[in-house]
Amino acid sequence: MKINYGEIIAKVETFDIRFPTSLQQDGSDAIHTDPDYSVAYIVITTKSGKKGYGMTFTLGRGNNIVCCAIETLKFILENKSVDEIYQDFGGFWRKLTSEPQLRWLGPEKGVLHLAVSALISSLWDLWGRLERKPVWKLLSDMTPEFLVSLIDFRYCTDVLTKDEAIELLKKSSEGKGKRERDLLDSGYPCYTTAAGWLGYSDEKMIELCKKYMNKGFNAFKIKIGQNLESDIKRCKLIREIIGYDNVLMVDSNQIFDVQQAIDWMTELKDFNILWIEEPTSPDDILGHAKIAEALKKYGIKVASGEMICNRVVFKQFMQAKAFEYCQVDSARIGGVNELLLVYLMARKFNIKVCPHAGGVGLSEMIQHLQFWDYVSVSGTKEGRYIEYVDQQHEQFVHPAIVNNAHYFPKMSSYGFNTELTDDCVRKFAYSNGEKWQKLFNANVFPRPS
Ligand SMILES: C[C@H](O)[C@@H](O)CC(=O)C(=O)O
Ligand SMILES: [Mg+2]
Repeated sequence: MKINYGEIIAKVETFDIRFPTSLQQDGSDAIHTDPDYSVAYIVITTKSGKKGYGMTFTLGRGNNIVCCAIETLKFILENKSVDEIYQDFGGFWRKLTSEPQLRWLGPEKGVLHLAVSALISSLWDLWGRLERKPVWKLLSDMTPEFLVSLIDFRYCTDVLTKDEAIELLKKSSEGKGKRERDLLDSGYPCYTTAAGWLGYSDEKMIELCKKYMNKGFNAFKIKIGQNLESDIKRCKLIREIIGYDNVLMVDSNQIFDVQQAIDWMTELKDFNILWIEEPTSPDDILGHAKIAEALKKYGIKVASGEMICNRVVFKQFMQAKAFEYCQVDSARIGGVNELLLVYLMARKFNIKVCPHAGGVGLSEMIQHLQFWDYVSVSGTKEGRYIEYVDQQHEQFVHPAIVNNAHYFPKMSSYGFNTELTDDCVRKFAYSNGEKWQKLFNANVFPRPS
């Protein structure tokens, strides 16, 4: 691929953007009971004025910490030639994740990796804009050899080598054109979590289920895990509304011990549940495997990934058959470069990727990887969905497009769909944004000291 843009990164700016979603209990689950959906938002500007936008998703108070980490890491991008970055993006990614003093805080996990993810997404957004392509198309048009050069395979070569990855991509290249046309015409299926937040009343859940059924959705996820009696009641209620032809998933957001997850799900076995998501700690690979094995007889599968911290842990989940559905998140691991490897390993292990998108900007970003996967890697949409929640899409200059329960790519949205509107930044920047000032003045939220 020809890389000759002649751009130098002049500055990297960071913004702490928060939305007061806890007021309506939007996004609430068994563990995150008052989430204020937030993004650590980055704007990179080149010396000639070209821009790239990046972000990672967090909740409220945690956002400030990620913004500080980005500020500390950004020196690696500033004054750097973008040609040098893109010519050896795999090497640059390793440099960013292996910074000799900061690495001690991870490595490749937690706050630091969230910061890496935001920085990397801004570089992909800039690249797409420079190439005048959406990122999924930029990826799909790369040769297997070039694409694989973007990935740091360290710690994963025991399951997938560069050469194997190239072979795998070559094998999948047959029919790419046809799949690309199909994607543009028919889109990519999604399910919704928007009706099932734990803090919603039964009435609200029912009303929202009906709304999303009318919009064409046939797969619904609800939150469980605080009270078994209430979970049974909600499963009954939702099945009365959606019937047994539609798909139901449940998500417990890591609340259970291993045996508790098995026992709890056994009580819900008659509701024909496709998956139990995050039944226990995201670090407990063998615990997940035990739950998966125990629930097999009820046809309940295990899904996990939104808090799996990096490619190494994904690798082990796959090796241990600890999940059937891989729910990688666009902004928790180290951005597109690391995501590519997770998708390639999933292809090798024949595991379905149904990515996490319950947050801000996660739909906008992950759709690119899922589109690329369909066109260039797995070659199928069978049994796969992208998550969809109706949250803050209006804050984006190019929001994800969802019609009739399908995501649709738009060829003219160049980059990674990560640019927020100026209006959004003005209103929701924490703590000086207009919206926050109003909430402090009305004593709805305490003014930070
Ligand atoms: C705190 C978030 O809303 C979380 O509950 C999202 C999630 O688990 C999902 O979308 O899945
Ligand atoms: Mg979840």
